[in-house]
Amino acid sequence: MIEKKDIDLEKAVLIGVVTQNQDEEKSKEYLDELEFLTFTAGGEVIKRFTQKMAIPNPKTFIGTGKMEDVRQFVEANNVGTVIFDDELSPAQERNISKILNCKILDRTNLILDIFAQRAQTSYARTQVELAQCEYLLPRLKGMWTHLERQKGGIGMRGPGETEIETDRRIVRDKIALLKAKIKTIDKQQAVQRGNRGKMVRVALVGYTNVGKSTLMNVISKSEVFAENKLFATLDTTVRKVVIGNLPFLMSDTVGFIRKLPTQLVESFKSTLDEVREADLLLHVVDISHNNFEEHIDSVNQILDEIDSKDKPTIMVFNKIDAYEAEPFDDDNLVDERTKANYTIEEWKKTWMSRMDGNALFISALNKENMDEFRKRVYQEVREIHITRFPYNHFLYPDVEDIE
Ligand SMILES: Nc1nc2c(ncn2[C@@H]2O[C@H](COP(=O)(O)OP(=O)(O)OP(=O)(O)O)[C@@H](O)[C@H]2O)c(=O)[nH]1
Ligand SMILES: [Mg+2]
Repeated sequence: MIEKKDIDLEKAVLIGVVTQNQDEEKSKEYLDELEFLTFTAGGEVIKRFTQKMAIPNPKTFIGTGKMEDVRQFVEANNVGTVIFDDELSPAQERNISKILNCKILDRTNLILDIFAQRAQTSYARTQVELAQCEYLLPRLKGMWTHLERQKGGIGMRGPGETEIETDRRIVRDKIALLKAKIKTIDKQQAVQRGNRGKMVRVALVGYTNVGKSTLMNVISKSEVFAENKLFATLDTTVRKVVIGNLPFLMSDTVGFIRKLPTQLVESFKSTLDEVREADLLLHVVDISHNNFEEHIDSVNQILDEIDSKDKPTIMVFNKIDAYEAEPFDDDNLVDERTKANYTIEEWKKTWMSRMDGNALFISALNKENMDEFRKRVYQEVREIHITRFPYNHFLYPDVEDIE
């Protein structure tokens, strides 16, 4: 069974660059993530190519010599796909496909593809399709610019011209259709949200694969799909949760990622309404990941894009069971201790002071510190609840008295 699976995986090669603002280590980390994305999409990375350069080559992303190495490798090893760790311009894509005889993908493409594969509901599928069309439209234009320049003049309207117009019209019509479809579903969902009354709403947000769905399952005893791949969740799930008699709504939603394609943020705007309309955000972080602080920045950036940066937020550092500090030798008088050497306690101190106490450290998998989690969330939700319904705050005791 496993063997068969291995054969099915498509052979892929990754290409990244080392630049002034992206040193070797960063480049490696980004390629690690790209490899995980590739694996999620159903591919197997058999080689990585990186090149040091001031800026990526505007024509072919990497230099001509390096590209020749890639071409030879692709040919000799029967590689199906070459994946670039950035968004390629339409011109770059065109030039590269003239050189390499295989599928060319960029980061955006790959993420869109994963979303397309994983979209379960018609709502998610419609949103992904919209993002794909939005991605395609300017590229369609790019593909034909050489013809556009010949515009005007009697007899210059060749078949190419008509073709672009037809292609563009088809894609534009499709976009209009998809938008209309999303609007209809949005209306239904707005009604549903209205029916939920004024219950306090808490949203789980965070980088992809940090454990949002796992935490949702623990806290609401529900069965949301969780797995060790990227973008396991695309649709928002909302559950009623009760802590110490106090009912509130908790939503689990799509995870974020560095350089999440803008088309996706755009078309998933309605899915993200749940976040935008939340009273409280639980920003879940995978503290066992080397890059977790950068992940936090990426998430904050996207929260900013959807106008949700200034909401009350509790940072939830998950996977403390898997956290490993790099060992530091106390007798070492040469090197400074760095963040990589921090113990969980040190991280706690750092973030507690940075978040003014709004930080929790848990393991959703092992259910560690879940009592503290429940109490802290209860406290916060109660606060919001009694501001909203001042007359019935006596129903909900102080956190010390809850079970
Ligand atoms: N070691 C450890 N693993 C965890 C913990 N919580 C979740 N995981 C694992 O992390 C992986 C991702 O979990 P999910 O709950 O699917 O993560 P998510 O944030 O919902 O991911 P997306 O929906 O893809 O954005 C799964 O393999 C979980 O079993 C934890 O506390 N410790
Ligand atoms: Mg999930």
